[in-house]
Amino acid sequence: MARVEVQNVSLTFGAHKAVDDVSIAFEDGGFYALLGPSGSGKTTLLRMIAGFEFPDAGSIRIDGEAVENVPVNRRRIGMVFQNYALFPNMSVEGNVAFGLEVRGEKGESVRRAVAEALELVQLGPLAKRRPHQLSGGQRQRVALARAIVTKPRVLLLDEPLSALDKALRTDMQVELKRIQREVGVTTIFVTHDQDEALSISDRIGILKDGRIVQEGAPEDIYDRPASEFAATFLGDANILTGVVRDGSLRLDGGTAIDLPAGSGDVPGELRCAIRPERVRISQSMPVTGAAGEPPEHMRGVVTRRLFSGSASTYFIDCSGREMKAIVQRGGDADMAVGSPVCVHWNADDLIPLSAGDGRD
Ligand SMILES: Nc1ncnc2c1ncn2[C@@H]1O[C@H](COP(=O)(O)OP(=O)(O)OP(=O)(O)O)[C@@H](O)[C@H]1O
Repeated sequence: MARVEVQNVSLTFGAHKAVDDVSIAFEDGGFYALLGPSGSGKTTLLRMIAGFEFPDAGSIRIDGEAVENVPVNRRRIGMVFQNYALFPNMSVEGNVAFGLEVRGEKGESVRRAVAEALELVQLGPLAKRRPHQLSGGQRQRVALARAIVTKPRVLLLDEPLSALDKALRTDMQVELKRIQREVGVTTIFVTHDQDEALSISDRIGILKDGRIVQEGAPEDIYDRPASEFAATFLGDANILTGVVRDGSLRLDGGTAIDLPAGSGDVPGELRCAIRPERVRISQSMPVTGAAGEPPEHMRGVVTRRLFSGSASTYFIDCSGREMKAIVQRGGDADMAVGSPVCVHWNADDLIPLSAGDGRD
């Protein structure tokens, strides 16, 4: 187990800055997700921590030791790749033993370590099989066992679940978390799947264009995204842009909406996010803001409804502005497409965003 500290790290390929002045600390024993769209630099950052790439600038420290010029095999890191990279002609136990054998270990200690690792990933009975005789989920477990058998200080996972179908992927997320807890190894997990990042990690670093734009606990980033990018990349969001005047937000078209306490103090342009599950809809009410009713903010017409089992997402056209509302099943009466509706929310659920990408 170890603390990994990345400080002002950059790497340029040709004219393209793949990783741009990234600083982030991965605490001992934590489970971190690096989340970002394709090409945002996640894999490059992971490969620099592993030692497959070397930064142009900045430092990488593992437990205080500067490793940016230390080769892969001396960093004591375990890595699982997207395609698992198993040796097809070796058995499951042969694959898992490989990392120990290249270090010169042999005999009983290797057999014991391999058996323990296979037990941890629940593959003991399949030890003699070859990779082609395994399912995708089982191959993924072999790759994991192979990475942890060497007792690495840090475990690096590059989209390890992306080849699995949805049901298996969800099972493996739970498994991966269990195994990481049991081993207690500092883990850095690359994904572009926001649900995976939210469900699996203790902390998330969001990357965009080679830069970390926000880092924090999943709940904190979800509840308080700093930028429109973070708000829409991690979860879904309605974005409202307007001008702050007299303590409220004036949207284009003149609608004035209340702001959370403290955020209407500075006049000027402001962008806010509101999560669709915080937006409520109801049949048109003749009286706006009548006693006992939640404050009405907009009126609109339902244009689409997406049913997803436990909830429905409504798309509402509010005078040219599209608002999304997620309504749990069994709650209010269904609204048909074409229905006029009132759209409302609590002012405290509006999230003011920073003007830039949230990095500053
Ligand atoms: N060896 C390389 N040579 C040149 N350009 C590279 C190299 N490796 C990565 N890049 C470029 O650097 C940028 C970041 O790539 P990287 O693979 O780190 O992104 P990513 O966020 O992991 O994307 P994905 O989710 O698609 O794997 C991309 O624009 C990519 O084309």
